[in-house]
Amino acid sequence: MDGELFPRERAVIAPGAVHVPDWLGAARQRELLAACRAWARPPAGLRTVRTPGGGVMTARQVCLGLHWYAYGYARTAVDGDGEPVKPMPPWLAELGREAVAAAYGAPPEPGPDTAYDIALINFYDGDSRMGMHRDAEERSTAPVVSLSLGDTCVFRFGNTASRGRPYQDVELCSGDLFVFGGPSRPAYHGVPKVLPGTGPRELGLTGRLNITLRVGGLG
Ligand SMILES: O=C(O)CCC(=O)C(=O)O
Ligand SMILES: [Fe+2]
Repeated sequence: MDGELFPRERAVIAPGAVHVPDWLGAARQRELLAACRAWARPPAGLRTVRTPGGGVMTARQVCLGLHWYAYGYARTAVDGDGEPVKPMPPWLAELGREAVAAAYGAPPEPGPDTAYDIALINFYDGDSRMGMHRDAEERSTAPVVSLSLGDTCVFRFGNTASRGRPYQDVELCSGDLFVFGGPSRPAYHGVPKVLPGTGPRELGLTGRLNITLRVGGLG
């Protein structure tokens, strides 16, 4: 972000969990936002996610490649309009590989079932947040790639044993990359707070978007 007193630097938050500030330049952020707006439209567009316990997630979501629901993956928007999920574009899968290379200094191992084939896009407005959870519906152990656009949030990165402490709070700003793999892949994480009005004005987004890229390993 412009106007920082000190440049924010790449930080290893836990083994396999790396924060790369400002990974996406302004042009890339604009392109990604335009793509998210198109994906959010029906069919199989942005929806409110309900949990089996009767809860409602405050962040609304759209999926690509496979449709995530609480708690599994499907080929159609089973908890939405029932339409087929939109495909994962090859350029977004490639961005996932580039992100892993940027975070770890080496590209992911090639091989079967290593392509980023799922994207979950969460839109946070008002006081949307996300409780502590693990990304556990994938069968692959490939790192999760997280890209943020718009308002800054507090991203809470915890441990693999419980939702509680120890955890670290990291501010994710527009354009930031966060990758969690290896021993950190099963770590609990969440978004306790979004800071309204903190996104880059020229992006033209009210609220926050987060895109996670995942390898399903679901054949
Ligand atoms: O919004 C974020 O930064 C995290 C999103 C997340 O944890 C998820 O989609 O599973
Ligand atoms: Fe998650």
